[in-house]
Amino acid sequence: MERMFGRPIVTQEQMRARIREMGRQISADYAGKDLVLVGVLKGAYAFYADLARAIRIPLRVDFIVVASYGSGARTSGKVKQVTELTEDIKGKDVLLIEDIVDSGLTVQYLVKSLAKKKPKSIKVCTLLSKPERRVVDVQVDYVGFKIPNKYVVGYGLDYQQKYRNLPYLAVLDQTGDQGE
Ligand SMILES: O=P(O)(O)OC[C@H]1O[C@H](OP(=O)(O)OP(=O)(O)O)[C@H](O)[C@@H]1O
Ligand code: HPA
Ligand SMILES: [Mg+2]
Repeated sequence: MERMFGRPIVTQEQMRARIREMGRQISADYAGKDLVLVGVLKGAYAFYADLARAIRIPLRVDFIVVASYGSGARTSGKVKQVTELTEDIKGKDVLLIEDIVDSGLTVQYLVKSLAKKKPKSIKVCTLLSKPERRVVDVQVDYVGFKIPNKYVVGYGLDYQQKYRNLPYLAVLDQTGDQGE
């Protein structure tokens, strides 16, 4: 396939294999439970669709829209929740599905906010984690890939709303530095 952008740091094949493994693990861990997958849009849409189909137990789907990065490559530090859940998650086993945990602020905000709805459990599953960038300590239960401190795009992740449709993960520019 002709490359649309940049050099893949995680290829389509690596994504496919890892997501299959994650699906297997989650299917085993949640067997017999009342699982609701809560996807964090927009970024998680591609991972969510692939992961949900790799999970082989009954589940419900739901989504929440948040934004904190606006048009830049750095978090504004303020998480804005744009939509509400449509499912009642009280007493259910919620798995929050993220594309990336970077500063950790989005996950921290969402776990606190969803806990108020009294689910039986809440865990966090992310395709990518950038541990070097954490500003808050959050528990992440399932991680697809740990990645270095570079701004990445593709597979759902954007820069100024573009590149989400790349079928692989690429570093944004030659240095990929996010700065401080
Ligand atoms: O750990 P953090 O520093 O909070 O960063 C991670 C969050 O930031 C991105 O969302 P963004 O606000 O860019 O919205 P988007 O999903 O529409 O791209 C990403 O999809 C995560 O939800
Ligand atoms: O590295 C990233 N790329 C795209 N969106 C993001 N949101 C947090 N970190 C990132
Ligand atoms: Mg974004």
